[in-house]
Amino acid sequence: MTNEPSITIYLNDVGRRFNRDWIFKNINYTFTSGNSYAILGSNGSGKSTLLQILNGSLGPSKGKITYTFKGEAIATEAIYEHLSLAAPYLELIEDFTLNEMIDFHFKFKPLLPGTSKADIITLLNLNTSANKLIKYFSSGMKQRLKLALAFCSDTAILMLDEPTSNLDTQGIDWYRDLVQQFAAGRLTIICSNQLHEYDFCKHQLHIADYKNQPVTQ
Ligand SMILES: Nc1ncnc2c1ncn2[C@@H]1O[C@H](COP(=O)(O)OP(=O)(O)OP(=O)(O)O)[C@@H](O)[C@H]1O
Repeated sequence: MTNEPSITIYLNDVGRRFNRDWIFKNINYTFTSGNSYAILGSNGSGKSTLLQILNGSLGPSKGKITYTFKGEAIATEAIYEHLSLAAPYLELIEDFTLNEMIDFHFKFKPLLPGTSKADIITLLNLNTSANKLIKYFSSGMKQRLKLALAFCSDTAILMLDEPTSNLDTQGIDWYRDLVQQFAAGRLTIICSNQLHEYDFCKHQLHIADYKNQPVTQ
């Protein structure tokens, strides 16, 4: 459990379109620390698009997103420092070894207090592969690594897009243990359409509820 101070994300009338197609509209929603949220919807419904808006890498076409950290407003450009993200479209550096990848990641994000690089390798059960190149990892090993890097970064926000893609049933149990161990107290946001990835999330946001809405001026 981290001692991260409180962080809040406010969506005010947020909508996003690509060309002439509105993906979602009129989202008014508040995300706060100590809670977990599932963003739900079918393939192509707009879950990743909303996550990208929430993490500041994509702007809304309409409406406003604001953040507060310890009660102070923070700029969208600064939100990245406060979040960890594991997603299929975020690539690992294939020419690094596991050791190098972990060192590289933690140049940019602080490690959870009381956690070491060795702990992460043990958590991954990859002690014999510390010097193996990432490009030789299986897709499941790569996914575990992405998750471990995100969960073990000391950030107030944890964002996971399709967290169990490429994981077998053992990997799914391992992911659920990570949630138990490392998500408490943080603001966790999970994009998913698989129940085992998000059934513990108290709050659920259905993208379908924000489609076919009139665009307010
Ligand atoms: N840069 C872009 N330009 C044009 N259309 C885009 C762009 N990014 C996403 N889209 C479209 O927006 C819609 C939502 O895509 P998004 O990836 O957010 O869905 P998703 O719910 O995360 O899907 P999945 O479950 O398959 O990952 C899709 O129709 C997609 O084609």
